[in-house]
Amino acid sequence: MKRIFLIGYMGSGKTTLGKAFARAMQLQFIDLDWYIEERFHKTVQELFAERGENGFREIERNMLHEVGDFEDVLIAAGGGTPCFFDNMDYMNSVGDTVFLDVNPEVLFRRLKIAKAKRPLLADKTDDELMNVITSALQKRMDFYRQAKYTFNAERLESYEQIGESVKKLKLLLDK
Ligand SMILES: Nc1ncnc2c1ncn2[C@@H]1O[C@H](COP(=O)(O)OP(=O)(O)O)[C@@H](O)[C@H]1O
Ligand SMILES: O=C(O)C1=C[C@@H](OP(=O)(O)O)[C@@H](O)[C@H](O)C1
Ligand SMILES: [Mg+2]
Repeated sequence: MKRIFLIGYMGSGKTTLGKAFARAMQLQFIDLDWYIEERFHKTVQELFAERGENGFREIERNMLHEVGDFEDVLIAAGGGTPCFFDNMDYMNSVGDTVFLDVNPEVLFRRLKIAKAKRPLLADKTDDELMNVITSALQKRMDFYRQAKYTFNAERLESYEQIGESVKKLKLLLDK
């Protein structure tokens, strides 16, 4: 039985790599944000707006425990998931955890064009975005580092690169 969690900052590739990796490994793919959106019939932005970040984090923890019971799954967590409650310990206790490590410049380049659906970034200017990324990474790194594996996910910009990254991730987890 396999249960793998991908963790890492927004834009690190949890959804992109997770989807491709799950397909290659014949695992069910669950993106925690999408799971929440389906269960609540609301987008992540709507949940943040209606319940605040604290309300979202409560839901996120509850849904994490729901999907953490599933078997033969790859779960793409949200960027903040490991950093609240005992979520990181929980993921480590029920599965394998992989931290997708991506440097701030690459995150910035990705998030600049993909910030709109992310309530913590949506209204930021370029300068603010870089500051938010670097200061959040400082705070979150202690949690991300608790993952059982660390994987460099800086090469995800094309179909070919995603395929190569899938192969490398498989080698890492088979070790
Ligand atoms: N089909 C694609 N082609 C090129 N780049 C992509 C594609 N899909 C995702 N990416 C890049 O990978 C980044 C990672 O996004 P995503 O997987 O949503 O990260 P996360 O789930 O960790 O927040 C995207 O912001 C984008 O730059
Ligand atoms: O880092 C965070 O606090 C968040 C990351 C998002 O997921 P992605 O990392 O998949 O963008 C989503 O859960 C929410 O916008 C909050
Ligand atoms: Mg995602």
